[in-house]
Amino acid sequence: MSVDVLDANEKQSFLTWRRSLARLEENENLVLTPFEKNLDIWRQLWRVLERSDLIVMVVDARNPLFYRCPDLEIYAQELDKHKKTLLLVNKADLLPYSVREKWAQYFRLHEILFVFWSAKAASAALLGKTSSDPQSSIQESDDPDTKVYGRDELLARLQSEAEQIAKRRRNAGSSDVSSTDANSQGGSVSESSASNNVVVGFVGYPNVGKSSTINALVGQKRTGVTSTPGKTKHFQTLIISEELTLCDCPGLVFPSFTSSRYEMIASGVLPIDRMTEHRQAVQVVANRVPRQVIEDVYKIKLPKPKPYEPQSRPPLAAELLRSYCASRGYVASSGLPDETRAARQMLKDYIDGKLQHYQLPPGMTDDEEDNVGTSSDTSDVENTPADKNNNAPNLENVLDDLNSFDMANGLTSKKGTAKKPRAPHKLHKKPQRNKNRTWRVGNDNDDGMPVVRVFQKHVNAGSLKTV
Ligand SMILES: Nc1nc2c(ncn2[C@@H]2O[C@H](COP(=O)(O)OP(=O)(O)OP(=O)(O)O)[C@@H](O)[C@H]2O)c(=O)[nH]1
Repeated sequence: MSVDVLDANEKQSFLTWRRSLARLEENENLVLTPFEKNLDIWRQLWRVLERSDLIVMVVDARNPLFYRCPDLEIYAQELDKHKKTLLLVNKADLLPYSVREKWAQYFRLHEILFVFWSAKAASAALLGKTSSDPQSSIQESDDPDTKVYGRDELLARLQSEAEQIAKRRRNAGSSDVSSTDANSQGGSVSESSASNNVVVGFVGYPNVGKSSTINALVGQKRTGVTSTPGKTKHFQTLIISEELTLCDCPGLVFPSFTSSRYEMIASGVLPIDRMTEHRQAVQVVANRVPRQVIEDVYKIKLPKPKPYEPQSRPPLAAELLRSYCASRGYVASSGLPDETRAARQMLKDYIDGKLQHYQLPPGMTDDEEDNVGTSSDTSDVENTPADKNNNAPNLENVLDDLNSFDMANGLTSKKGTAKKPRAPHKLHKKPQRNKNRTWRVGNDNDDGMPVVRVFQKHVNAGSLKTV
């Protein structure tokens, strides 16, 4: 088809797809997270998928399922049934060995092709250093499922996987119904059909480490690495050898109906600098990183849960932010704690791995729970700990503590909560506050001594009257 026809087709399909998403959202009352809406970025993804034999989906090892997009795997197979997707579980240096074992078990069980990898460790090895990070958990392991691959091992594995795909396609021959179908539908088989060169395409969410991975594999700095998501804008082709070509796609956020916006900020998918609801995003951190780890890393003391609350409840974002501000002296121009600044710093530490945390595969529990932040809970963060608390505190206690809770600032879930019955004390009409701004000075002992009543007046409205 001509360039113009292709362009028009893509625009039309994209529009139809966006409309169907909007309809789903409206009719099914689903909450759709922000996703990539720039057609040019999607085009980059389509081109990368079309030209690649093997698709490498880069995910962050700390929460691989959050970054995995099974729809993309299905789409790749619709283009060409021989294409395969390999999950490259990057940042494996941030996972303890025992957790890698658990994820390996999960991936095997679900027949997911995967490899543990650390772009950081591979880059360090290239420079002749071992990873300088004292917390790095990379241990030697001979088990191909749990070991963290080195650069040469990964290149060899990618090449062999891609070659197998190309071979299967060649064997299927040009009469292969699926390939013919794919071409006639505007899909594509990869470039390697005609040559011995295989193409491996890298896709994934922003900030998962695609560029770092490509840099480590290519052996020199070829793509910009930054902790700001969305840096890579166009795909790049990198020729490793006559047999192997790598293709790096811009990071792109897929639409999702499950993850919350705040989780996306905390996971480094949406830029921290543009966040406005900092408390909700920090609540994700507070839910995931154990209290003790936060206290140790920041050398702060968090307020203990109230006696009537579950003692194991995570800290509230407000408690965390205020303690952090107090310890660092962060004060906004309003004179209040500068929570925005504190939130940005904390989220950055969470994304960079300074605040250690990881998710476990669904249904699995941790043996090393005391050591680092762990959670198998992928619940929506808008449900704050207070919402989940079944042992509801009694009303008196709540009233006593109202000062330490900030209900107005999003700590309670706004959506879906039934309107609470009015507290009995609120049914009584409050006595009107005395508008007469006067106060008594001294003697409340009723001992017959004179009492002075002071009237507050504007400075230039005459002298104070005493009675
Ligand atoms: N600890 C650790 N950090 C890593 C690793 N790989 C990448 N990072 C960090 O993750 C951040 C994002 O890395 P990039 O390579 O820029 O991510 P990207 O996926 O290319 O991002 P976009 O350009 O937005 O698509 C950077 O701060 C890296 O230093 C790793 O293996 N371990």
